[in-house]
Amino acid sequence: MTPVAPDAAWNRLLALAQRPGATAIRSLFSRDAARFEKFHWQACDMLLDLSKTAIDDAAMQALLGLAEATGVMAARDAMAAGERVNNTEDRAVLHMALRAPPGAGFKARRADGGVDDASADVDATMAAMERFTRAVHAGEIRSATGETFTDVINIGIGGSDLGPFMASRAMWHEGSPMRPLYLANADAHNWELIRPRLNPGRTLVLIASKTFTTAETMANARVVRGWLEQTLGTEGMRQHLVALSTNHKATAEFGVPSDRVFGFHDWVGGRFSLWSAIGLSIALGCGWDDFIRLLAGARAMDEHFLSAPPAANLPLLLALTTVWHVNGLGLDNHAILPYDHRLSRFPAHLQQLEMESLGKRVTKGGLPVKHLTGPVIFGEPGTNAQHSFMQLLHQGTTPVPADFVLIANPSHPYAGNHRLLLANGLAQAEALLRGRGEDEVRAEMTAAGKSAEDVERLLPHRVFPGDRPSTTLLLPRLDPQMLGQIVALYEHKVFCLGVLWDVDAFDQWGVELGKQLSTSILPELLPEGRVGAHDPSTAGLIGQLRAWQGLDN
Ligand SMILES: O=P(O)(O)OC[C@H]1O[C@H](O)[C@H](O)[C@@H](O)[C@@H]1O
Repeated sequence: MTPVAPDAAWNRLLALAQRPGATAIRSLFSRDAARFEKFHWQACDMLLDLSKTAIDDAAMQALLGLAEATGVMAARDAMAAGERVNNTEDRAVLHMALRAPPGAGFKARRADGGVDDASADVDATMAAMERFTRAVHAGEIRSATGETFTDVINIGIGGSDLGPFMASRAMWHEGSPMRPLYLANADAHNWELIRPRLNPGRTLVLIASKTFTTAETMANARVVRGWLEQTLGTEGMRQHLVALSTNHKATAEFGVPSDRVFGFHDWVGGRFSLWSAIGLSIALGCGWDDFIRLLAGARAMDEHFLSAPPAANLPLLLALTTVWHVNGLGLDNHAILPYDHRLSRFPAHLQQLEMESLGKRVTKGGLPVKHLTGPVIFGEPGTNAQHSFMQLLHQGTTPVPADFVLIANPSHPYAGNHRLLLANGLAQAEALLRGRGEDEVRAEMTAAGKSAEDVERLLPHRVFPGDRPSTTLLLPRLDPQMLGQIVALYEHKVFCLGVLWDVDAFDQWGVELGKQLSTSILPELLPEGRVGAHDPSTAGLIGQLRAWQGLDN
């Protein structure tokens, strides 16, 4: 293929998406009997089916042409080589180093041009985490009351909560060594829900914060530290504290003993950090060996991403499908539908991963983007989703592309339930594709004895347009290894989209303004505070809050 400029590749793609009938998926199946064969891929241990989208051979060629024109694979290699690809924060991006085998030799490029041995640091932290986890499980590290630790609470938010929470939910089972709990929300009602289930004498407290300055996490950490101190005293409380952070000065000031601090580096983004020290709650809750299996799964996907050709590279194919939907067809919502209850936090994790990474409106060079970027991500596990928002996907005005995740073999013995689950997942995707036309509805209603008048009145409501796109990810089972694979699949998908859209997928400046404004509002909510200079709406709301709190204004 002759190399083309990105603009030309974009134009070619957009022209194809505007062809008459470009959204007709059913006709693609009727025209091409081998469509499923052509548009599904098997790699690592999974099957990715893109055949229920409107991408045809020409569109796929154009999408791959765009990947080539924008240099996705070269950018991937630069990331793996430790180049500072997070350009607005001037940092390398090396979450792949976290799950590589010992001595993998990942290097991080420093600002002064030198290189740091990223793998050596990872190996040392992993060894310390393993020693700690095994010692806690063996009862060699005990609580201040001399008891074994049975519960571990992770206090963190964003990437320091969503990834570990999602993974623990997916991996934990009855035989797991400890009970992992997660406290994220600054709203102390969250703590009030968790506290009655905990005995301070048996609870290990992890404070997970890359920066160790996040207001919500520090507020919760102070509350929980106070709860420990009340029963265990100051010295006893310290024996229950662990910090997962890059900020050693702040962890010491908070009172965490230095041998209980597990670190990582600025080349680990928060939403990519579950593989780092931030994942300690997974290891403690689910066992060290399963944590290693999780990492090995992610590594398998890394190897696939680093070596598979573009036309068979699963993360790139998923990213290109999103480009087709968002940019080609203007569909900027995206549903994540895991048909496995253990993946119930997976949509929430992807929400941060994708929306914080790709919710950008300027290019890496600071110019306005020419195309739509990150779609709105939402989701719920099937079958629950079917009984809430799937109506809109089937009959709403605009199609919403959906990712179905189906698991062949469950880890429970209830075969009947599992068949019901799978039948529903398959049926939803089939219904979105095939729809139900007027003739079919008319015949069904007439056969059910409806009057001609009723048939005509209800017909429009009962028709399904069909041709609504979905992708399916089929897995043989959900174990830690498979979980690692699918999480890494989406991480690399996000990376590819960052390159395709030319945005920095690793910064998150958009969270800063709200944080700043909240610190100026905070004193206005003190009893002695006063409503400050705000827009009339904010000022009015603060005034009413103060009035309802019985505070003078
Ligand atoms: O781990 P921390 O430093 O406490 O950060 C927690 C989270 O808060 C920030 O505001 C970012 O939006 C997230 O990307 C980050 O994961």
